[in-house]
Amino acid sequence: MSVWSAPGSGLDGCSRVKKVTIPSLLEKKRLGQRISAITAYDFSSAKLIDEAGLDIVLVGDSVAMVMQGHESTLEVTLDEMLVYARAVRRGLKRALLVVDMPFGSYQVDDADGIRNAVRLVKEAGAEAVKLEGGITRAPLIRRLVDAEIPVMGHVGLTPQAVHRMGGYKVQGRTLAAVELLRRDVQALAEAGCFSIVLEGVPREAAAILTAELDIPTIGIGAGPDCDGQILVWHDAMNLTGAAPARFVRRYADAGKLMRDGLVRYRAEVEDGSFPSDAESYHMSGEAKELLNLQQAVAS
Ligand SMILES: Nc1nc(=O)c2c([nH]1)NC[C@@H]1CN(c3ccc(C(=O)N[C@@H](CCC(=O)O)C(=O)O)cc3)CN21
Ligand SMILES: CC(C)C(=O)C(=O)O
Ligand SMILES: [Mg+2]
Repeated sequence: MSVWSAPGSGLDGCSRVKKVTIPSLLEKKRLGQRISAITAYDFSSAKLIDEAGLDIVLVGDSVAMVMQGHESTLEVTLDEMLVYARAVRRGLKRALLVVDMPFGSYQVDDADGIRNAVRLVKEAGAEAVKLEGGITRAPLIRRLVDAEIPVMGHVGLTPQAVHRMGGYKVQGRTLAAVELLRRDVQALAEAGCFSIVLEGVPREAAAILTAELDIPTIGIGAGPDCDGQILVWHDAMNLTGAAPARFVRRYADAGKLMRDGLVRYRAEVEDGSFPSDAESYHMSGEAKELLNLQQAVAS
């Protein structure tokens, strides 16, 4: 029995919990083992993900779209991210918690970016933060890493740049664009990122960048040659309703399960078959007898 499975040695009394850490993720890349990641925005989903043994849980700024119903990720605030991240934190024992820095929380100046990243660590228990952008973010990332805050980079299709890109468009289709991506990921690695998300880039480009980096790449719409993969929870579980992008695979049809359940619930409320007697509370036998007597007298 290893120290990790000895009763009482686990986190919060749970045995066989070997915490995912930044060094353990770097080791995975070195050993050629792939890294699994998914987004989460609440306690119950986070708990399911942790129990399923995924490596990384990201509280993504995609929360603005899938949880809040906004048209883009630009609207969610740092204070809102903190609320979601704290809920997710309570659901995790093993997975590494990464939290997205939302739009506006690191673009004003570096001091502001550091203050806001510190809040994600201190107030939500983030083990790392993620921010979008390439070489222009390198100075801030260096300062965050100096402040002991691990940083995950994010290049390619960066949703916070939706207006500059003119939509959610695949990036790096031309050789010139791949050269820019290469320059960006090298700058991020040199600045001290422990990992980089490659989003919406051709698989050939992602394969080259992944081979050139010592730190793991986590792909979304970046093909199978990244060191890991990430999906948005609502996409993977089919909770969106909308037609999925090309890179999405449905791992469950929770949307259908929920819709069917709701239709049946409504029908059973309307026809009176819910709740049953067994789903109801009862008075004590003595009280019921007295009640019957009272009713007999009254009638
Ligand atoms: N539910 C959800 N899933 C995501 O993966 C996600 C979000 N929301 N919100 C933030 C960003 C936006 N993302 C998106 C959104 C749309 C496409 C899309 O429509 N892509 C086109 C390809 C366009 C091209 O060829 O340039 C596609 O057909 O897949 C891609 C990424 C990824 N992120
Ligand atoms: C899709 C991942 C990489 C993300 O940034 C998000 O969910 O916000
Ligand atoms: Mg994001």
